[in-house]
Amino acid sequence: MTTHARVTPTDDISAERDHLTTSRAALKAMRERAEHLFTTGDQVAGDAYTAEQLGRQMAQRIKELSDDPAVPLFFGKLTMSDLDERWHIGRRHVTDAVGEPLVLDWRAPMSRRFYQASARDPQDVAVRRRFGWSPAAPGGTTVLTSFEDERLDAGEELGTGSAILTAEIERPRVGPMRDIVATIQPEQDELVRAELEDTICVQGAPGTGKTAVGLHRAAYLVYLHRERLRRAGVMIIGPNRSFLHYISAVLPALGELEVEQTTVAELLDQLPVRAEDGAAAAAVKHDPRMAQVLHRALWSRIARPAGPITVSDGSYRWRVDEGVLRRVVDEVRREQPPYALGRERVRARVVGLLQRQSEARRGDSPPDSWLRKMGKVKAVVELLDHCWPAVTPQQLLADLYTDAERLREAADGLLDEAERESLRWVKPPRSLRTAPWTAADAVLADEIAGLLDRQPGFGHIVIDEAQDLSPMQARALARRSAHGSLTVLGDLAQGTTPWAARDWRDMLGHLGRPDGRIVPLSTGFRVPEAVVALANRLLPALDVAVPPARSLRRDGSLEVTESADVVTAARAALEREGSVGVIAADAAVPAVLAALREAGLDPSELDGDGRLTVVPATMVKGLEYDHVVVLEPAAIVAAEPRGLHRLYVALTRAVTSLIVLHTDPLPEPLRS
Ligand SMILES: Nc1ncnc2c1ncn2[C@@H]1O[C@H](COP(=O)(O)OP(=O)(O)OP(=O)(O)O)[C@@H](O)[C@H]1O
Repeated sequence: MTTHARVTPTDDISAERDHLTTSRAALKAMRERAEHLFTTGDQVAGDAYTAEQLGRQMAQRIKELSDDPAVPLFFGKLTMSDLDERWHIGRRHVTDAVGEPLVLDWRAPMSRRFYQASARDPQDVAVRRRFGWSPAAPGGTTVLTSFEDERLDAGEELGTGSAILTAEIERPRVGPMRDIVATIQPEQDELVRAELEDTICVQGAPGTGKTAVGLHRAAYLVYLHRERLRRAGVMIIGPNRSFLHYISAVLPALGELEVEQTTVAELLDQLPVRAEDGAAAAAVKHDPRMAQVLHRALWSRIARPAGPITVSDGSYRWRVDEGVLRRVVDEVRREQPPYALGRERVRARVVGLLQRQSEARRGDSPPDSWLRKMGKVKAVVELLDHCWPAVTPQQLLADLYTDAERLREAADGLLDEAERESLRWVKPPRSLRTAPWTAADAVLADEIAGLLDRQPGFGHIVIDEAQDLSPMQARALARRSAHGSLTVLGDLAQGTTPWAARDWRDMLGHLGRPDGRIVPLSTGFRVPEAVVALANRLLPALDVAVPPARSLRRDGSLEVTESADVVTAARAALEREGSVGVIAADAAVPAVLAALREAGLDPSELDGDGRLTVVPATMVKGLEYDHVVVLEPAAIVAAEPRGLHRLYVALTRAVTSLIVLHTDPLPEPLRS
């Protein structure tokens, strides 16, 4: 394999710049056409609803066609073996006035070769060209400065030796996360382009591009199945709002504006969270046994009819015998509908029995209004309230937390006495509204809602940091993807919740996809090798079977210093290019902020846009900074039961340099 890039001949670059000018003009023309259609659209649409739909789609289309001069319109080019065929690859399709493509969308089938062709398997590609662009100043324009060719037909291939890939990976990380379309690697591309029906689970060390892969897969699927997924929806689930803020620009940059992003907590909205669980209660509530407890608790509410019912409709009296009613209830129970639907089914069947009697006596069918009235008469409602009582998620939970006998019955053989006791409300609340609901209760209430009724779902869900989901949270996502598929992303070594997964197969089971494909990613694009080596020393202590990370980055620096002088460390980092993140145990954050402010620095708290950010260790998952200062590792470890995992996360956030400051002894695995 040869690993040299060809020089950039000036005549070629000017031809490429001409192509850029032509493509920009064509994109402008496409946008103008769309705007023209938009302004005339209300004259062609038949009715108000169609006009509104059309209007919305066109407004969306215009947005998609906007041209950001800071973002390169194309980043690659394929010259096919048949040299007449040349394709520029970019973030979206651009066609000329007669519909001939000037730039191919990176998601088009043809573009796949840009990512997958190799010297061994050139796939009819003679030359793969990558373009280099100057970074645009804020509000400025990016300029095409260079390109790099691989003559695949002559056995030339740069692979990860590409200077353009290296420059992309090593560029300073200021601001939100960016897309990686120009440099998606073959193993990542396989995942991005997995079929919509496929659930995939990516186990990847820090910085291997899991988040990037998930976001690009969402964009790819929406492109390929636009109508279907527009109806069904695509959802990205992240660990917290700061993370979602960090990744929020990626999909819009790829022209995808309709993909929603949220956290599990925000998705589960059955009750207002106003309290926190103790460790014991939280452990029980997130345990998958609770699914059975709740199922039993709900279905045990069904009772046998206590006698016949007699109903009068004003003219006649009708009677349904106890045995008949019993058969109706038994039959519906055997059909196992969602619980709330079951109640309605019993009602409908009892009314059906009354209807048949009425028909026999009167000789014709009673009107609909009669049927509706019969469904609501006192005797029928009393029967339902006795045999199949309506219940809300909050009521069911409150009953379990306050009625020891009910809980004992529902949890018989599942929870021991101490576990049941941990669930009890010490002081029964005055009302359900003001009850001390916790985040775990919201998960349980959602489980109950899922037993009561069918829940709407999504066509595809991308779950990031999935190792942290509890089995019960995973079930909530499984319910929302019953007719869709999942991209599950995570790293068992970064699991920090008490219920964090230790095995992906188990997690996939809870997510309702026991056969999902588990794929490893092991090449790191973020963390320099020296830093990875330090973090890898923690792995044996983390008790999870994951392959150690391998870094593409030979640059970067690591310093471990016995000092508490965060001000000097931050100041030195600020003298270099890029973002600076100071990561400290949560409790230490206010003091660190105060010290930095007192020294005249201008630190922002999380979500701020400044160059220097102070981040609590529990919020740093998924984020990255050019220069990271990790303060007092022992304090980060001591702050929580899975503190070593948290430290592993903190140590793997650096793109260029990591400084570890400590005055307490380092945690054992880090001592040299
Ligand atoms: N093919 C690529 N080309 C260029 N940059 C890449 C590529 N893949 C990943 N990166 C960059 O590497 C960094 C890490 O990627 P990402 O955050 O997706 O990794 P991750 O596996 O989710 O990490 P973590 O587990 O630490 O959250 C990001 O800055 C991303 O843009």
